[in-house]
Amino acid sequence: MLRLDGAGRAFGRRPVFSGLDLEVPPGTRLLLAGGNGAGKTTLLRCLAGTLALSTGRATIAGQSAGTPAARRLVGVALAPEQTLYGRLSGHDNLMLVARMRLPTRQAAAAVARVEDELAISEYARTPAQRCSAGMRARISVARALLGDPPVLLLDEPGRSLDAATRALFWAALDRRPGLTCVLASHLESDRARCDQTLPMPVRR
Ligand SMILES: Nc1ncnc2c1ncn2[C@@H]1O[C@H](COP(=O)(O)OP(=O)(O)OP(=O)(O)O)[C@@H](O)[C@H]1O
Repeated sequence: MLRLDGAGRAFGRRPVFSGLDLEVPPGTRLLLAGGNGAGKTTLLRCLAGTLALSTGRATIAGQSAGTPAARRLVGVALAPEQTLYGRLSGHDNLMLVARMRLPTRQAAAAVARVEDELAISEYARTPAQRCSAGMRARISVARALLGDPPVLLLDEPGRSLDAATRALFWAALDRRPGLTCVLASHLESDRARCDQTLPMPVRR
């Protein structure tokens, strides 16, 4: 479902990772592990297509990362506390993306489902800028799930979530067994939930 062929990314002359070959079969949960600055976010951004690789190729179901065809296949929660429209409520942030991904009639039902799964309903009408970091993280993760994309890219989704909400997050993923998921995390508990681990940095 996801493939990297000789993938590398440098900032200036400084390589973050290089020569990375990776195949992530459908339905796999891949954990990106490694200390601060190891390149986890950089790799996720290259897969999401918001950052270009310096060398090599990244594909999602055969489509080059970042192309419209690849983006349609991917739900993304990178910097999950920071990427909402602050003046809009959580609900409206979700509706905005649902309307882009789904026919109008299905959008409201899909939003209701993810609000329920991540227990967002209580503060769904509060402007996102007045929500706590954890509340915003819940909304961002819920947004990534909208439209049931076959691939999820998540950067430390559990960082701001309390234990009960982390359980809700994993339950939501368990309800989507065919989902391919790449997530960066420092949490040991997340490792046990994943099928594979990619230790970073990777330099070949
Ligand atoms: N826009 C940028 N310009 C220059 N260097 C960058 C940029 N973004 C990231 N880097 C560098 O790339 C390296 C990898 O950063 P990245 O954010 O991918 O690490 P990470 O593994 O996600 O770290 P953390 O666990 O702290 O979130 C770091 O050395 C960082 O300084």
